[in-house]
Amino acid sequence: MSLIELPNRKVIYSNQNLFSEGDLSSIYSSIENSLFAFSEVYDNNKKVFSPEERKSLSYRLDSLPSQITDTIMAEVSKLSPDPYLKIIDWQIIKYPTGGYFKLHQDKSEQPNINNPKVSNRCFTFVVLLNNDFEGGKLVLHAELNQGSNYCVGLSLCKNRGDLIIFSSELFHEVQKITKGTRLTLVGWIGIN
Ligand SMILES: O=C(O)CCC(=O)C(=O)O
Ligand SMILES: [Fe+2]
Repeated sequence: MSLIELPNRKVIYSNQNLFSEGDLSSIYSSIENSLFAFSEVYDNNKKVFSPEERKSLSYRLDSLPSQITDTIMAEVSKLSPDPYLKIIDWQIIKYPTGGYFKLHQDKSEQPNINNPKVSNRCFTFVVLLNNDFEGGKLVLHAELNQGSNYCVGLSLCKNRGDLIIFSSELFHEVQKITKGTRLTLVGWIGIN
């Protein structure tokens, strides 16, 4: 378990090996019947398909197993005592070989007028669902000191079942997958 506290109340928290095989297979089985779409990005508050920015598939799940959401929220409560925080959105993301997600924020300083769910984001969580791929590092670019000193290359989500939670304003990227397919459960915690 590790907690990195950054300026402006931003945090990066990780807990390795949090999810059991049973937990992970409950997620896998929910993917089987769900629809996938080519992943989109926000450009000026509008959702657009932009393969230069992002190459992956997103699976829209209606719900998550309660053992998964309970475990995630128990971890969130270690970061913030706010009783109104909850999981407001989630998806499974699949990155085939050659897939990536370039440097971005999940919430920017400007409010997203088209999708208030985005502006309501406080934390992003990522659960790594598999290990049998190469490349595909989730890298957080943590600003340590008023824009001048960046700690680049912080890679904390490495093994199947690892959970990472970070402030949604932090810049991050998923580097190119060079072999195999990378699968993650990604979601956002906020106040609705
Ligand atoms: O797949 C990941 O590890 C992160 C995905 C991501 O950054 C996002 O969906 O905003
Ligand atoms: Fe992201």
